[in-house]
Amino acid sequence: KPVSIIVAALLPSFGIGSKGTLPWKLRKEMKYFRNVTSKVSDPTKINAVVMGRKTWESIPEKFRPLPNRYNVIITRQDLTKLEKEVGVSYENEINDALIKLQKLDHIEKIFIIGGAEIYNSSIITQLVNNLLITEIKHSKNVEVEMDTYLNKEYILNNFEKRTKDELQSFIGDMDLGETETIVEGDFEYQYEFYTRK
Ligand SMILES: NC(=O)C1=CN([C@@H]2O[C@H](COP(=O)(O)OP(=O)(O)OC[C@H]3O[C@@H](n4cnc5c(N)ncnc54)[C@H](OP(=O)(O)O)[C@@H]3O)[C@@H](O)[C@H]2O)C=CC1
Ligand SMILES: CCc1nc(N)nc(N)c1C#CCc1cc(OC)cc(-c2ccc3c(c2)OCO3)c1
Repeated sequence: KPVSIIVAALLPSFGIGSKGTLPWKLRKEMKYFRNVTSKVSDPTKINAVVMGRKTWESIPEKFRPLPNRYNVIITRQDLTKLEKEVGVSYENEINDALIKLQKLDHIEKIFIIGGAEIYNSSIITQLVNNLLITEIKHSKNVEVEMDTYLNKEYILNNFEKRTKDELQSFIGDMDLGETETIVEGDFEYQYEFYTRK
């Protein structure tokens, strides 16, 4: 089963967050995230989304757990003492979570959906082979405040960008829109696909 990181990052710094939330509000990008993480080719299966506890808490309550996906939260808290939310499973170790998900027959794809701690500790394991990075540029030279970043050096040294056709075949028949670049507000972005060198 493929394990993919899916993330939206501002170039060139690969910044991804600010003060516990996203530094931007990009409607079409949110739709892409929902469609890519929800789409299955086998209708009897479901995809898993794996996230850190802080990212879970940053999702508005009315929108969590993310629907039509198996939500997994990674935390160091004592699971026996945690009052658990309905429809969510909890793990103390990322690797254990990924290995358990590999064994579940009804899981089709596994997506790591954030945040920085979870991205940067999972990417250095051989368990992650695909990166779905929405590469964002701000069209004007506005300053975007950020405090969390992807490990840019590790990505560029260990992964390489694939073609749009390869992205299309990975995500299945989903309309990516004609133009490469999408413009929303002060931002312009492209959907990119990287695999391990
Ligand atoms: N641009 C994008 O695409 C995305 C951006 N983000 C942004 O990322 C930021 C959040 O990232 P970050 O602050 O790094 O937080 P995370 O979402 O990565 O969550 C961190 C928490 O996860 C748990 N955790 C982390 N590593 C481990 C481990 N190895 N074992 C067990 N538990 C672990 C801990 O939970 P505990 O404290 O409970 O023990 C830790 O406090 C926000 O700004 C958010 O908006 C998030 C998703 C996507
Ligand atoms: C949607 C942003 C995104 N894009 C990409 N390409 N990859 C990702 N991993 C993510 C993400 C994420 C987690 C997240 C963080 C968040 O911080 C505030 C909010 C949401 C979120 C998830 C679903 C929502 C919603 C917000 O509002 C409407 O429904 C979801």
